[in-house]
Amino acid sequence: MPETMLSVSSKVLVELKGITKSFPIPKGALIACQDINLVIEKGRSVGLVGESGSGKSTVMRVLQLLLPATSGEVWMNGVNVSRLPQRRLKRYRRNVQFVAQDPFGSLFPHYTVGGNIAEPLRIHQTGTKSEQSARALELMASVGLSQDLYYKFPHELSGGQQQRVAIARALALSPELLVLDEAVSSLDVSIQAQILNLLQEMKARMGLTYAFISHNLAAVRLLCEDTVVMYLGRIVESAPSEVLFKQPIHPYTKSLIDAIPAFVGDKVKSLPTGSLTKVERPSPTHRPSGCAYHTRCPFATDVCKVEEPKWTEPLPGHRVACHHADRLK
Ligand SMILES: Nc1ncnc2c1ncn2[C@@H]1O[C@H](COP(=O)(O)OP(=O)(O)OP(=O)(O)O)[C@@H](O)[C@H]1O
Repeated sequence: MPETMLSVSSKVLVELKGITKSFPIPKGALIACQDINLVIEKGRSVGLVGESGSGKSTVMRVLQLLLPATSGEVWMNGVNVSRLPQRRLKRYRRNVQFVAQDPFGSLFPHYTVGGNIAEPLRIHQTGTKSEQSARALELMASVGLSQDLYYKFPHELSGGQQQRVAIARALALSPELLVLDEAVSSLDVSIQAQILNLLQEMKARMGLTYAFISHNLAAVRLLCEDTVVMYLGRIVESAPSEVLFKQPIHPYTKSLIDAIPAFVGDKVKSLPTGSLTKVERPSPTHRPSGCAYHTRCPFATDVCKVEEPKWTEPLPGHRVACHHADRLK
């Protein structure tokens, strides 16, 4: 029975069971993520954090069935969707929608705003043409876009407006899960705040659940009920966000949280001081033995170099893989 991150209940929307994904490389295989067990409950958005290359996007691409897992299963609403033939995946694909980092790149440049938003309705043959247009207008209103923009083209919009169009399009088929991969990071800081506020407000209004990948931990804390921390392809800690940000246990999580700049007004008060800045990140092709974080961890002892840490659950729902969890909590 695999270890499962976060508590499992009847409200489970998506579950990843033991997902491993490796890519062939000239000298063997690169394991982008390994033995990922993750539960996303309805109405409990999950934030996936970790440095670049830790495997967050790979996990989410497997979740969306855009990449086949090397091993493991993806379940949604109690069905093992990784075993379904393509023709039976239509419902899953409708139900899990994606918002990318670069809104302009993700929109069709030769389609109007209305055309872009209505595109999924056309593909899934949902409603008549006029019903699709009416739905596009309704979605524009729900993401705060003025109806005057309906016939504009993406290049005529600001970055924030483009991202609102991308979000409206992702919502067209009323998905239950929205995967957001760095969905605000390419925008100006003030626009990021507006889009984050919109996402937060839509969550409450539409009962949406997000799987949110971000380097912006403050945004994860704001939007996500649960947070999962990845390091070199593995989950190292997961907990309700309120708990994780107040009482992180894994030294890696602590470093990530330390690295959030503190602001006073719009001025940075303190610069990152975490150990992450001091030691180079190992490559996933040369994964360190034992606890992979030991090469950078200020608390590492001999056992960390040779033995993989086991999962412990210091508090219900707060799980961590660290040999020294007891003394670090
Ligand atoms: N198609 C691929 N072929 C080979 N290696 C890949 C492929 N896709 C991802 N990788 C590798 O897998 C590892 C995990 O990548 P991934 O993009 O999932 O990380 P990430 O945490 O999402 O990073 P970022 O925050 O930069 O997006 C990286 O070492 C990456 O180079």
